[in-house]
Parts: sequence; C-alpha cells; structure tokens
Amino acid sequence: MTAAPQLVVHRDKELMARAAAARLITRIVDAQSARGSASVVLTGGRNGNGLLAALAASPARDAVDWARLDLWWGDERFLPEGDPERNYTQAKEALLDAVPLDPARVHPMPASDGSNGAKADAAAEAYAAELAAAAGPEDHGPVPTFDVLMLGVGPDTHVASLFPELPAVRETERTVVGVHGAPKPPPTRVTLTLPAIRAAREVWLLAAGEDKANAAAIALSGAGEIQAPAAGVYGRSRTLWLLDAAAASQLPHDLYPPAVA
Ligand SMILES: O=C(O)[C@H](O)[C@@H](O)[C@H](O)[C@H](O)COP(=O)(O)O
Repeated sequence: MTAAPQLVVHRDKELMARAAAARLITRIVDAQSARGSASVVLTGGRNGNGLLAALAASPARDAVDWARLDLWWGDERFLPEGDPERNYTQAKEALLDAVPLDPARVHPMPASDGSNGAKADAAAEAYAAELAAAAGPEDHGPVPTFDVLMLGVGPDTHVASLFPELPAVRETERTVVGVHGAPKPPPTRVTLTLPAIRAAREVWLLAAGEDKANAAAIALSGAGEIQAPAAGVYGRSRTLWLLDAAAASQLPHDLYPPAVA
C-alpha cells in the first residue's frame, strides 16, 4: 500500500513553477551526491514546460551536474522530428538547449518519421526496449528507477497520455504503449503506462490553473484510476501534488494543506 499523496499549494502558477523548479534542482543534486547520477522523467504541457523554463532561469540551475543526468519522457505526441508540438521540441526550447547535458543520456520518445515508421505501437516497443536496457538488477522491473517522474494533470484527470477509459490506462504489463484517438490533440501518442510510472521513487503531479480544480478534486477524492488516471499514479517513496491556489480551490477542506507562499 502506498502512502497518501502529499500536497503543496502555491499562491499562483508562476510561483508554483519556480518553487517546483527549485525543488527539482534539490532532488537532482541530492541524487547525484548519493548515487553519482540522477534520472528524471519530463512531462509535456504548459505546467511541465513552465517548470523547465523556471529551472533554466533559476540562479541555482548549475548546481546540477547536467552531464550526469538521465532524461526520459512520460509521453510524446507522435509527430515528425522537430515538430513544434512535440514535447521534446518544447523541452529543448524551454531548458535542454541551455544546459550542457550528455546527449547519450537524453532519451526522447521516437518521432513519427523515425526508424519505427509511422507506427506508434512500434515506437512504444522501441522505447520500452530502451528503458529495459537502462534498467539494472537493483531496479524494480524493466525500467530504471527514476528519481523524479513529473506528470502534468489534464482537466479530464489524464496524466502523460493515459486518458480516462482508454486502453492505455488499463495496461498492466507493458511499460510503454501507443495511444490512438486521444481526446487531446494530436490523437496519436506514445506513453508510459501505470506500471512504469509506479517504478519511480517520486511521482510529482503538476496542476496549476482554475481549469485543473475539478480534476484535482476528483483525483484526490478516491476516484478509480480508469475513470481518473491521475488517481492511479504513485511513487515508491513519495507522491506529491504541486498545485496553485486556483487548482486547489475545489479540494475538500480536510485535504487542503496549510498554504505556503
Ligand atoms: O502531451 C501532453 O500534452 C502532456 O504530456 C499532457 O499529459 C499534459 O501534461 C497535460 O495535458 C497537462 O497539460 P497543461 O499543463 O498544458 O494543462
């Protein structure tokens, strides 16, 4: 049984992004000090990219040893390489092009014009193989033990590209699957599954803005994971919701934590 999710509520979207970026820097530095490297899973979307931009602008940014950081993605829009709508493209613009990462340690999900052909299911199998190759005997299954796995939360409670009631959220064996007919464009995507997400040490859910208030309240009030995928994600040692006051506005009062700045 996993511990209950922890909640932190910040004044507004901008402060939440800056505070989450500072939190991520600290977690990466701690992991690198303890194990010599760190492993982080990025998320797409406005909140995810806002955090990356805040990280790029952080005065503490270069406390991170960027050459000893492994970056993975929780999901990807299945589009051609360089498409401005790809999560990888947006992450590069927000942060990756500004820091001295080791390219061999940056693992974008395949593009639709890559070697897997225009088949999202084949791209998913390739990424699952890449994850398995990076896993070691100390890891929990065919994925590396990510230090932090971040997930933006959709207004319908989707996380990554796990949408309510669609097949991907029901997957219990494979670590990566193709998604077809996603309600959030583009319709074709590649996504980690719940088993892969749950291998992470810490799972952070990012929810800022009034449009996330209903999703946060549903996910945190005992909804099932098929109907509310954000309710089904948890880390091995920590599950953390990072919200702003607007996204927390519909939470039951007993869940609403003491406000921070
Ligand atoms: O490919 C994507 O779109 C994301 O991975 C998706 O899961 C996103 O994180 C949520 O939809 C929240 O997006 P916003 O932060 O823009 O609301």
